[in-house]
Amino acid sequence: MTQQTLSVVGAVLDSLTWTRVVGYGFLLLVASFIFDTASQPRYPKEIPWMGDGGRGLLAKVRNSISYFTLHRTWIQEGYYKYGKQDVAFVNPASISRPDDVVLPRSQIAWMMDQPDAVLSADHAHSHILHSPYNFLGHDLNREAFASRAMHKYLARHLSGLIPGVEDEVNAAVDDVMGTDTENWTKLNLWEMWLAIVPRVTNRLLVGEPICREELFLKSMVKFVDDVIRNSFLLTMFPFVLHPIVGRLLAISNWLHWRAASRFVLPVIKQRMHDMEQKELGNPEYKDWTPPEDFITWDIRLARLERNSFELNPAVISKRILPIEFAAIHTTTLTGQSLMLDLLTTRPEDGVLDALRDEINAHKPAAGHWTKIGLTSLLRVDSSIRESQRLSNFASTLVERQVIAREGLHNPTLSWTLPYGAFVTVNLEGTHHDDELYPGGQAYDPFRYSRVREAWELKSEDERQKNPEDGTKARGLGMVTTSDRHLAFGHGRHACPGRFFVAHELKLIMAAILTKYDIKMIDQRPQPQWFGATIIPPLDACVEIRRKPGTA
Ligand code: HEM
Repeated sequence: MTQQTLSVVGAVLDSLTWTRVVGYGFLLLVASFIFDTASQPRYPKEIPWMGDGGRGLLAKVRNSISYFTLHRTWIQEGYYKYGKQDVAFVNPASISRPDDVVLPRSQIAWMMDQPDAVLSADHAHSHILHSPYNFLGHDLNREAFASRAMHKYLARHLSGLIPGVEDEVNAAVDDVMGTDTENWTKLNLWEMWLAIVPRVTNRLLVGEPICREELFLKSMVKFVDDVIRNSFLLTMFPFVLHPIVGRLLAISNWLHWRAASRFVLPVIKQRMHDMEQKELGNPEYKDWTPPEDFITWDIRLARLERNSFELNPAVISKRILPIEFAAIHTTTLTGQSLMLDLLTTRPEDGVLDALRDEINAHKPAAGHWTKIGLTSLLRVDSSIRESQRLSNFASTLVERQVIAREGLHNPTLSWTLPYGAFVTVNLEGTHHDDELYPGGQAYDPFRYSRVREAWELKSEDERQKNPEDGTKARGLGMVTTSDRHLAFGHGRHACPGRFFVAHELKLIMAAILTKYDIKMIDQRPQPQWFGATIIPPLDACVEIRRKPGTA
């Protein structure tokens, strides 16, 4: 460095005071937000706007702040003001993310028909979850490989997985809820579900014995917590600062992955070796078949596609992470809400006993539950679907982003959305619409099973006369998505885990209801809404006592 440069640097440093540093930092932040807002997609003027009607910088700032408290209100009001008139509207998002275009229900089929190269689920998920940081690498973010593996293999292997999942459910329920048949025990519902779900989910993802390793499970739950925290914090920072802030925030994600990978990496390496030997025809592997879990499916898909990047053990161990994220809190929220909805039904309606009767009637006399047995639990199925309808944990949930450079034209509504626009559905409004769901503000656990049971009771003659009743009844199972039931999304990116969740929740509820007496609750503790999602009532408790003879 020359003498002259040194003296300039010295002069700059001398002039720096804390006030100036803070001032320059603030100016940088403001400039970055202005840059962010200016580079966000501009929506056609004919699409109406919720929130502070204006579209300028100040409106954006005001809306971004109101977003945290008013998002759900805007979505509800927009549903009746625009959605029900078949008009789309813009719902403001938080500051560093483009606003959402919320489609009317009549346009959901059109939305789902759009090719991935035009309207992308992966890009929307990556943007909202800040995937390159949260899921540990831009290279992994090139495609949602783990989702593809789940779509391809989960449903077809599910029947064979039921016995293992049932064993895991029973062991987890015993461990978490206890075996005391004398005394009532108070249990925190959120903690209870959070102690059961990760273990059962990981029976499917990584198999035993890792699914029972405390440290592994803790790392995965903390990892998911970090993704949620980071995604929330990053929306408050301008996009241009994400490469710095995102990397700093994700340090803890890396640490949790490292702790978990000590358990899964040896298993992944061994599985790759075994699968290779089997394929090479090694006679020692004649009778060996790989366990059907996520690890096998991920390796199998990578081998099938000769994808050397995906066949790196470290990459495979990171591919588990987005699935843990997709599975753990979603199922825990659903389980907690389900129990709160069930336990606040009127005791005189005898809902819990009706569920117990159904479970006992279909329970296998010996051995494990089967797919057919679980599918016959129409009332349990209905009580879950109804809870997902009423007690939704997010107000939109299904997000897509326009990635066609020329934008996306809607011929019915006659507008074109620009590249980068976000498109979503009105889950909140649809699920609570009295015209679609009479008495839609109340929990009616057997809303769907009444229709399905009535169909099952019909004679062959009656069925042939009214085949449309059969189509309607078949569309009311908890895994069936539609433009009026969006809890698992809809279309080709609808949740591939829902087939597993249906079995998992039924097995958990069967274990809880048949083994425990549970005290009803007078009033349902309500969640708090924060932006587009809820904060569940984390302190809600129940009192339970083990039934004699079930320990
Ligand atoms: C009650 C629990 C669950 C709920 C409510 C839920 C809900 C959802 C929703 C709303 C989507 C977005 C769908 C869309 O954009 O159309 C989704 C995607 C996904 N879910 Fe689930 N999910 C649950 C459990 C699970 C489980 C247990 C797994 C895996 C074992 C899983 C794996 C996935 C994957 C991989 C995707 C991405 C699919 C894609 O982009 O193609 N989910 N889920």
